[in-house]
Order: sequence, then C-alpha cells, then structure tokens
Amino acid sequence: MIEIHDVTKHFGKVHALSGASFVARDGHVTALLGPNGAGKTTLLRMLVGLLRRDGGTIAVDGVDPGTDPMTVRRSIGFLTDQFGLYEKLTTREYLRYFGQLNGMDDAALARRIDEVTELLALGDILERRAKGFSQGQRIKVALARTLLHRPRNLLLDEPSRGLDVMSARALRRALAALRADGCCVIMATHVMQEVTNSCDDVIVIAGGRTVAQGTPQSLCERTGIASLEDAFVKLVGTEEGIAV
Ligand SMILES: Nc1ncnc2c1ncn2[C@@H]1O[C@H](COP(=O)(O)OP(=O)(O)OP(=O)(O)O)[C@@H](O)[C@H]1O
Repeated sequence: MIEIHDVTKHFGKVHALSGASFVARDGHVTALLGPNGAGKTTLLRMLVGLLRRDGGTIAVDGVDPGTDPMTVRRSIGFLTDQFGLYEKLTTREYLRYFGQLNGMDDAALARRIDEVTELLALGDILERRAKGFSQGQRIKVALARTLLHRPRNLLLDEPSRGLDVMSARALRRALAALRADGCCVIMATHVMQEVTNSCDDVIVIAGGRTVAQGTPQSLCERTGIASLEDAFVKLVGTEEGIAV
C-alpha cells in the first residue's frame, strides 16, 4: 500500500506539488490522472526516493522513501520515461542482467524471463539487440524489466506510449495479472480508455494538488457526468492533457 499525505515540492519558483494526498491499495490498479505539468512524474520519483519532498508524509508499505530509499526500492518497480536499455544487449541478456542484479537465481530467472516474454509478447525481439528497437519495443522491454522480480508495488509512468493494439492488450493482461497477484499499481496516464479498461481507482491531480480520488464510476457520479473524460475535465477545470 502506498500512502501520501499533504506532500509538497518546489523547484525554484515552480510549485510542482502543493499538497498532494492519496492512498493506493494492494490488489488495485490506481490511475494517476492530471494535465501536463500537474506533478505526476514528480510524485512518482518521490515515491522511490529519487527526489526529496519539502513537506508531508509518504509511506510505501509503511516505509518512508525519504529516510530508507533502499528498502523501498527493493519492493518497487518503476517504469520511468527513461527506458535505460543497453543497445548492445539482446532482450534476454538485458533481462538476465537485471534479474541477477535483483538477486534472482538462474533457474527462477530463466522461468520468469519465459513468463514475461509470454505476457508481453516479446518472443520476436528476445534474441535481438536493443539497437534499432522501435518506441513500442523499447517500452515493452523496459516494462518486462520492471515486472521481472515481481515487486509488490509498481509505478508506471505513461506505459502505453507508442504501443500498438496488440501491445496495449498485452499491457492490459499484465495489469490484470498484477492485480490478481495483489500488487499495488500506480499508473500515470493521459489515456482515458486505459483508465476505463484497467483501473480500479483514479486519483486526479491538478496544479500539484489532489482534486479527487475514487472509482471511475464514483467520479462520474460525483460530477453528475456519464463520461470519465468529461468528468475529469470538470474536476480539473481545463481541457489540457487528455489523449483519446
Ligand atoms: N527538475 C525540475 N526542475 C524544474 N522544474 C521541474 C523539474 N521537474 C519538474 N518540474 C516542474 O514541475 C511541474 C510538474 O512536473 P511533472 O513532470 O511532475 O508533471 P507531469 O504531471 O508528470 O506532467 P506530464 O503529463 O507533462 O508528464 C512542472 O511545472 C515542471 O515543469
């Protein structure tokens, strides 16, 4: 479970977060929705201890990433906007390398590589080097790395960027499997269809503050609007930052 309360962060004169609070539960896929510049990436980076907050509290399974980032990182997988692939390694070599870094033994690692290859349909690029991979291929390999060691918590920053229909379906299957495994997943996204298809809860963040949290249905009921996209626009008060 990931809990944050009244978190603030500024970069010089820019107030990236000015009082964000929410709870993301185990066994739930929680969408983090907000316009461009709302503070989503800043928040995710704080959850893994890559950025220090100015104020407020954060607990990842009860541990504060500000004081004990190493413990938090062991229990968290983070798909960032920087995929960090190594051009000269094949997908299999790359996954094996990260699995070994996470202390997985050879037999378990080989089995798990087979599983994520199947889950994310990586078969055709498993033995290819990353140099020349398309955007969608890169994100799938980075996602496979993120899932490899079965972290209890997963942070996904816009995971569907550049995915084709088949890959988007593979992502949806992966999210369903993570939910069934009891993982706590937070996914920053601009794609409303993805939220409707895959997410149990939605956190709406705007101007660095949480403006709403609830199920997609409850946000629609609260705003009295049937479509989640229109409900989001009403909650945020702008049409910025929506992908259809
Ligand atoms: N290192 C930094 N230095 C200065 N300003 C920053 C830095 N990182 C983030 N910001 C600012 O903080 C605000 C929040 O940025 P953040 O990247 O968290 O937004 P976001 O919600 O992820 O946006 P997007 O949907 O466009 O990815 C923005 O105004 C951004 O310009």
